[in-house]
Amino acid sequence: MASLSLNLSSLHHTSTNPLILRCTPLNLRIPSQKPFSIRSQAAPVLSQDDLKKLAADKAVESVKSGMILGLGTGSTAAFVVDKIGQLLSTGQLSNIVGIPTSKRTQEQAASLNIPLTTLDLHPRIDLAIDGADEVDPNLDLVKGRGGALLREKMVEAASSSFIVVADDSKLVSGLGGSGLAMPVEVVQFCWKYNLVRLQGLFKELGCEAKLRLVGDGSEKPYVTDNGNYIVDLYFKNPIKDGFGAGKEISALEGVVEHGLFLGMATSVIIAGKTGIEVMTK
Ligand SMILES: O=C(CO)[C@H](O)[C@H](O)COP(=O)(O)O
Repeated sequence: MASLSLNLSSLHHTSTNPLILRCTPLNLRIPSQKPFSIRSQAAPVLSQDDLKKLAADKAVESVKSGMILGLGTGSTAAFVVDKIGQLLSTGQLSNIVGIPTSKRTQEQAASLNIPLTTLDLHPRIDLAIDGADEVDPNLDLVKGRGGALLREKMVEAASSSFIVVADDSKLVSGLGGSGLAMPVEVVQFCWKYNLVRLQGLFKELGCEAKLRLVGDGSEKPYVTDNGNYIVDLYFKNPIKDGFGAGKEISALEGVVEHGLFLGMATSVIIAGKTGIEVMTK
């Protein structure tokens, strides 16, 4: 929290000089008196990261000792993993086993000494917590802008509960409506063939399909943890029938998975400037 600091020994007041206040950050101190501070009464301005952390902390309240957890991927999910690591290290949680949805999350969890396992060994997960790119009023989602959609979908589909954590910028009235990418993971073999077919599926929605590259200005394709490419679909208009769209995408040979997560979230925790909203089906 910001505090204003005044060093009153530096006040100069003469008949000719105006009163000069010199302010230095922190430690407001009057010589030979107890330190005190003046705190701003204005509501703190929360950054997007603050909001993500608020949502993450709220979701972690649902984590109980002994659970098998699906650990999501992305900047919001990273706050969840941090918090779980912290609660384990202080003994407030114990006997947790996590199943990470990406190599990134695996590394983060390992660095926090969160015990890890696999779906092979634990095919039923108690609770998964993950971020999302879009959340619609039915709690249907677009996920995978972080590139981890395949493992996320496998882990979250195997979870009894799936809590989504997001800031309010992720709310949309219809999926595909943010104008940002809806990812589709495809095999590398003849990716262009599938890019053209994907774009063709959604011609009437003004869809533009682009191969995801490693970074701006790069010509190197982004490769997922599973060794595949990603074709990002950009829609001018929202998708009307998500289930129909998902079926059509999945029917294309060479498509591995798509970023429509429909009917999967059991609740969504949205943090906004006015507080936290928990949406449940
Ligand atoms: O689906 C994802 C990764 O594949 C992420 O959960 C999604 O992209 C949201 O990320 P962030 O919390 O960084 O906004």
